[in-house]
Amino acid sequence: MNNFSWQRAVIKVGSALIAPEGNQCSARYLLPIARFITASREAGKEIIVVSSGSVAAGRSKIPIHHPASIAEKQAMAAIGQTQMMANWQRFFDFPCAQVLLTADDLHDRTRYVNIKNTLRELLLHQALPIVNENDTVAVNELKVGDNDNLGAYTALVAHADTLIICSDIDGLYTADPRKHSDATLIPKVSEITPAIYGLAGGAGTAMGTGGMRTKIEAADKCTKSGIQTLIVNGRNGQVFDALAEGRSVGTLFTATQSSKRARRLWLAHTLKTRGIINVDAGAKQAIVDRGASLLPSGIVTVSGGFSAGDAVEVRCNNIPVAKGLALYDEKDLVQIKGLKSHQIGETLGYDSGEVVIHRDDLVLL
Ligand SMILES: Nc1ncnc2c1ncn2[C@@H]1O[C@H](COP(=O)(O)OP(=O)(O)O)[C@@H](O)[C@H]1O
Ligand SMILES: N[C@@H](CCC(=O)OP(=O)(O)O)C(=O)O
Repeated sequence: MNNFSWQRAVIKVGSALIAPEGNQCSARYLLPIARFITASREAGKEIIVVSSGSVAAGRSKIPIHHPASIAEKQAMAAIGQTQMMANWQRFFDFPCAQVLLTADDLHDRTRYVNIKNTLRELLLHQALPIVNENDTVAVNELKVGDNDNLGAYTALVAHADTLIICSDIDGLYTADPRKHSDATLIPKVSEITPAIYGLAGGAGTAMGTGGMRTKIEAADKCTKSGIQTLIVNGRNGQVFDALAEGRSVGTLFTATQSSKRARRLWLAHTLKTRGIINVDAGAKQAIVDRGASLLPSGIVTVSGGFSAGDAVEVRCNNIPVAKGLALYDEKDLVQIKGLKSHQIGETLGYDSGEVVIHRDDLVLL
């Protein structure tokens, strides 16, 4: 059995676990998952849940005798979403926080930054973020479409090091075991090749979306960014005992590089620089020697016409020092440069946090 260690994980729970009868929420499979979440948090780890099940949970409240239309599914999701959240909350004495996203939110730079900041703040305050697609507003073109890929995007935006996909099957098999009785479990995948995609069949039940294919897509996105991905059977409580003991079960897709390194490379080399922030010697020293975030007090000038969420070069005496993601538009930085962090809100009438570039979003050049 492989070792399995992690610090910040996204755990994706499919509809078949939330609403196993396909028409309302059930606690049947959630108790071991909830115990694992609580124990992991007590051990100092951080968890974000991506939970499916709103449509399945709301299905019985919209009685129909034909395949559900989009609007009917959206109505089911609106009813089921609150039930799904309540179903989770009863396992915890810390707050569960509802985060509803669409593909559009993840692709828009400003909204992406807002999602990132909200998740960061929720974790900081020991809340449990529970993410789902905002099914009531999103039609197909605006949707991520399945929660496996939503889990991957969430892991990326939250800088998680691990994605755990809890399904109704033990992991990736050599073929869909529901159709091929001789299929065998693949415990570890080090490289996601077309042959791996070729193993994937569709959803196993009417409730599921995407089957194995979307799980492999999610693993592909994650492992390339340094996020290991595990597919496990969420119906088997012993799985979570094993994970708590640091043992890998199911199918582990190993990361091709560490998430920190992948992110540093992405920031330094992939993102286009949209502006320049010149800082004083004190700010430079804090960033370089102490790995600190950039505060408004150290900013001398800003230029380039950048917006919040853009990559900017941090310079001192015009010499490049670092590159990072700005949390404020250039026009707002003009107003708050040189000020103390607590003055941001009163000066701008809003605040996106006390720092201008968070240390997690800074890479030294
Ligand atoms: N190669 C494969 N290995 C394992 N399961 C597979 C494979 N191909 C297709 N499947 C199907 O994928 C299903 C899990 O996906 P899905 O039904 O979407 O559930 P979930 O709600 O967990 O996302 C399994 O029940 C299985 O029938
Ligand atoms: N957003 C949908 C779930 C979509 C989805 O991917 O479902 P699943 O394949 O069960 O993880 C819902 O809450 O019903």
